[in-house]
Amino acid sequence: MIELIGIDKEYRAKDRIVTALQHINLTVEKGEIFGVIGRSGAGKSTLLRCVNLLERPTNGKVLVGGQDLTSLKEGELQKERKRIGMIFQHFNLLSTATVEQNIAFPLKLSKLPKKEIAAKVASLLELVGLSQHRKQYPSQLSGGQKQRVGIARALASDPDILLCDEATSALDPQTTESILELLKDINTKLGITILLITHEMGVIRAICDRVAVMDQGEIVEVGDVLDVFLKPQHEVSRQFVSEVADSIDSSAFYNGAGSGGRILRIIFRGEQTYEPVLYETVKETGATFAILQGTVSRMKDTPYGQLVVELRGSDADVDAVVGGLCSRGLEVSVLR
Ligand SMILES: Nc1ncnc2c1ncn2[C@@H]1O[C@H](COP(=O)(O)OP(=O)(O)OP(=O)(O)O)[C@@H](O)[C@H]1O
Repeated sequence: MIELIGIDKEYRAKDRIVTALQHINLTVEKGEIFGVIGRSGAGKSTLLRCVNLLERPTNGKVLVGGQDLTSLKEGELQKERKRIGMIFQHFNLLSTATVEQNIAFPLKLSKLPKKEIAAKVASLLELVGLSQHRKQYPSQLSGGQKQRVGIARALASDPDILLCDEATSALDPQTTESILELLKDINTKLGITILLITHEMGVIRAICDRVAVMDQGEIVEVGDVLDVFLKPQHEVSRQFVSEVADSIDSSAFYNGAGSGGRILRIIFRGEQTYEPVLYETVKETGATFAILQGTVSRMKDTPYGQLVVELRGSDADVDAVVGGLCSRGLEVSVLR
């Protein structure tokens, strides 16, 4: 759906050149929710703005639905941009217009008949849960409600893609959750591909299918969210993962723990998370185990669990447990 091929972006500041993006190659599939995470200045906004060419890349191509946007003339580009909606951290609403006027704005520009505009606005208001607020002005709304207006306005031109620029960064945790739920809903109901940028791993975990981690203008890791979360490969990814409360990622922590047995980290995915797999495996041997740390959670809609256990018993029994867990499809790593 979205292909960024060999993208570099340089900004010319007064006395120097800032390289905001380099060697970016990224594909976002149709219908997925794709997250880009990185620290401030990593290049996330620039990357997002390159997708609809609000920023023109210095090098490289941007393909949307197979169409090379970088090769289009301004008029053709305007047309293609209608397929790409965008929402912003600070909502960017017209303060002198009501909720319904804000949503109708892009429709008026496209010169749709009044009746059609009214019907479309009504259905968008319902979708984002703001029908009762249609006559209010942005100053009368909460942050979450303002973002709902932003989302409705972005959806007015029936886009295939929604770009989200730190859409929940100005919101409290509860409102963030409700906006993320709304985005997930929109993705499922309307099949819209969502590309979002954030500096919060919690946002990625709540709704994304895949994630790219950015550092200093480059993508340093890409993968399924669960894979990156459970086995981050890059130091920056590890830092983001460690910020989420229930992450387990410190082998050093277990040195000196327990009674000298073998310490394993076991990863459960999907429905297996709720099965007594460990108990069933250990019971077939003479080994015993002590749980040192554990967590069960959800990544978008997928349950997963992590357990750190110390296995006690003969080498043969302990080997049998490790082999048994692996053959049942669990991921096992020996921490000590
Ligand atoms: N218009 C501009 N002119 C010059 N430099 C810029 C411009 N926009 C961004 N930059 C620089 O490009 C780099 C990447 O910025 P960008 O805003 O894309 O990062 P970001 O990851 O989105 O950060 P943040 O979360 O703080 O917005 C930074 O060094 C930034 O200072």
